[in-house]
Amino acid sequence: MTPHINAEAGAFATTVLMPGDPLRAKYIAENFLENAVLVTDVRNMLGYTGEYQGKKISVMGSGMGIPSISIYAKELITEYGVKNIIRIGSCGAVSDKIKLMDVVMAMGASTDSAINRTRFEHTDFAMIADFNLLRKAADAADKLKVNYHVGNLYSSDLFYSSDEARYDLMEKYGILGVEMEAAGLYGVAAEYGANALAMMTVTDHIRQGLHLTAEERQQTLNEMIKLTLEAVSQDL
Ligand SMILES: O=P(O)(O)O[C@H]1O[C@H](CO)[C@@H](O)[C@H]1O
Ligand SMILES: O=c1cc[nH]c(=O)[nH]1
Repeated sequence: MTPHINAEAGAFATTVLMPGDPLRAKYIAENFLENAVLVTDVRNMLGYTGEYQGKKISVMGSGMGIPSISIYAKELITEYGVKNIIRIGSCGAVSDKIKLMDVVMAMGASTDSAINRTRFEHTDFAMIADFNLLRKAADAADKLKVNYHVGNLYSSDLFYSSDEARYDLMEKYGILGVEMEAAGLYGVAAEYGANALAMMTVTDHIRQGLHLTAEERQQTLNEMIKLTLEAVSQDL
């Protein structure tokens, strides 16, 4: 057990899906996994292990922001032998080319967080997804006919930012979406030798001021969960 996870040794599968919201982890366990059991609940950061098409899979909340996901991802990898972490979250779009309900897969993750510079001797380490996980997710999205984009995401320390010029810059550089954890997850995976992928549904359009309805949010979330489970139920 760790300061933040009270699961027994061996309680997690080698592959863990990580939504930000622990109640989303509960929703996935109850609606998509078979024989799911709660394995950790410290601070109500719920984690479950169950089966999808006969394969052992875990799902656990990460909380919001790079510091939070960094704690859970590190402990899962070093104390529970987790090899693959797939973040499934929500993001805001900054470009007109990206529409609400699209799925965005982070081939790379830019950030305003100092955490990866702190980690990598104050130089820039490129935060990238594991290619095998990314390829499997893209293949599953093709198969399920989900509309998706692959490219660079921006992991922001601030959810509330009034820096419009930064959003202009992101659009110019082809940033597909803004969220708050991917670059941290990729840094932890690189440091401790695991594989990671971050995948988001576009729930907000930051520049256009558009937001999904509760019903649309649920539909697109279900599609992303399904495609992720299809991707990770193959041999990784
Ligand atoms: O929907 P989740 O996975 O929590 O992701 C996004 O939503 C939260 C902000 O509302 C941040 O965690 C951001 O990254
Ligand atoms: O971080 C986030 C997540 C969803 N939508 C946003 O605009 N930002």
